[in-house]
Amino acid sequence: MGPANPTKCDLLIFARWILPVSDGFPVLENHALAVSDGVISGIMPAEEARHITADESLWLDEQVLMPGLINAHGHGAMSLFRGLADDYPLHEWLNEHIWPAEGQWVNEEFVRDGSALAIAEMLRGGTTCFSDMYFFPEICADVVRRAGIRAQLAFPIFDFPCAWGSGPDDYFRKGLALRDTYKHNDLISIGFGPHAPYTVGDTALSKTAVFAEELDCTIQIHLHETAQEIADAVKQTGLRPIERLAKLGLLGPRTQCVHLANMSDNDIAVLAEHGSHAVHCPESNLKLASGFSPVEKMRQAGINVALGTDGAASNNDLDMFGELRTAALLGKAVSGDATAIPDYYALEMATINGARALGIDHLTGSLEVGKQADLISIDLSDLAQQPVYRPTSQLVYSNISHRVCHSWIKGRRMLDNGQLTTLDSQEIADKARHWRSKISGEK
Ligand SMILES: CSC[C@H]1O[C@@H](n2cnc3c(O)ncnc32)[C@H](O)[C@@H]1O
Ligand SMILES: [Zn+2]
Repeated sequence: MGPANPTKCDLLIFARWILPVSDGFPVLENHALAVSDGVISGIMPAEEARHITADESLWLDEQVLMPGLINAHGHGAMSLFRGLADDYPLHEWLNEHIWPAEGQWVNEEFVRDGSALAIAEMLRGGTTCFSDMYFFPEICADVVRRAGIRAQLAFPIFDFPCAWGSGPDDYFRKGLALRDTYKHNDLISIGFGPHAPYTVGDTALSKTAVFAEELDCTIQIHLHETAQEIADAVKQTGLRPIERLAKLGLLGPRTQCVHLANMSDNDIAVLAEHGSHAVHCPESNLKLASGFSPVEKMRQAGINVALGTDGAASNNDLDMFGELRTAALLGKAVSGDATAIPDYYALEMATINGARALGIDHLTGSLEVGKQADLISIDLSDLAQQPVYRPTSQLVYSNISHRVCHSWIKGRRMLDNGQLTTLDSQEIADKARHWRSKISGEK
C-alpha cells in the first residue's frame, strides 16, 4: 500500500495525464498531484483528490504533467557564441574558432549574461535542472541561485591557464571553495569538470579522482568524442582514453562521461564494469560530425544513459524535447533497429537517468511521493498533436517544446503559461544583442 493521501496541501494539480516516470512507466489518466512544502505529498485519482483542501488548485485539462527535464551536459554561457562558428569538425572548431573567441571575450560579465540567456531558454523548454561546465562557475552559480533553477556546476580543470585561473592548483582551490559555499544548498551541487583526456594530464586526473572520492562529489568529463581523440591517445600513451581513465581511478559511479561517440565493445564493457554514467549529446555529435554513440548497446550493457544538449555553439539550441526526439530517431538509425530507444526510454534519458547521473535521483527525476516537486506541464490540445492515442508518442516524436506551459522547481512556479516568473526575458535578449554587436565588431 502506498502512502496515505494528504488532507491539506499547498498546491493541487489535476491533469488529463500524469507521467510519473517511475518503474513500469505508468501513464495515469485523470489523476491529481499534491505538493506540500515543495515536496510531492500525493498522487491519486482525481475523484479522491476532491476531498483535499489546497491553497491553490489547477486544472490542466488537455495537458501532461511530468518530471522536469534534466539537461545533463552543457556550457550555458556559450549561448552568446550561438552561430558564431558553424560547420567545422570538433578540433578545428575548438582550436581555430571557439578557444580564440573564449580567450578574447570570456569574463565574469560574459558568463553572467550568457548563463542567464541559457537558463531562460532551458526553463522555457521544460528543463528544470542542468549541468554546466564553464569558466567562472561561481558567477553561473549566482545566476542559478537568483533564477531558482536546479543545477550541477562542474568546475573546469585544464593543464594550462584559462580565463578563470592559472592552472590545476588554482582550479582545485577555487572549485573546492565554491563547493564549500554551496554544500548545504539542495538546488546547487558542485562537481569536478576535467575538460577532456587530451587537455588534462595524469596528475590532475588522479587528484580529481582522489578528491571526488573523499568529498563524495561528481566528475564530468568529455570522453571518446572523436576518432582523432582516440587515435592520438593510443599513439601517445598506448592506451585508449577510457583505459587510461580507468587506470587513473577516474571511472566510477560518480563519473559522467560525455559524448562517447566512438566506442568499441570493450570500451562499453569497461564503462559498465565501473558503473560510470554516459551523457549522450546527439545533436552536438551530429553537427560536429564527431561520431555515433551506441546508445542502445550501452543501455543493453546496463549503463545509465542521460541526455545533454552540449553548448548552444555546437547544437544550436538548448531544447531538451528536441534533443530527446533526435536521440530516439538516431538511436534507431544507428542500431538499424526501429525498436531501439522506444519513446519511454527517450523520456527516461531526459529525466530519471539524468538525475541518476548527477547523483540527485533521491530528490528529482521522477514524480514520487517524498521527492521534490520539479514538474512541467505540456499542452497537447493543438491540432498538430491530434489525435492522442498515447501521450508519450506526442512528447517524443512531435515537435513539442514550444507547448511547455507551466513548470515548478521544488514547488516554486518557474513558468506560468509560457512566461518566466524569475527572469526578465527582454533584458536577457537585449544583453545578448549587445554581446553580438561587441563580438562582431560593430561600433
Ligand atoms: C572546461 S570549460 C568548457 C570548455 O569546453 C569547451 N567545449 C565546448 N563544447 C565542447 C565539446 O563538444 N568538446 C570539447 N570541448 C568543448 C568549451 O569551449 C570550453 O572551453
Ligand atoms: Zn561539452
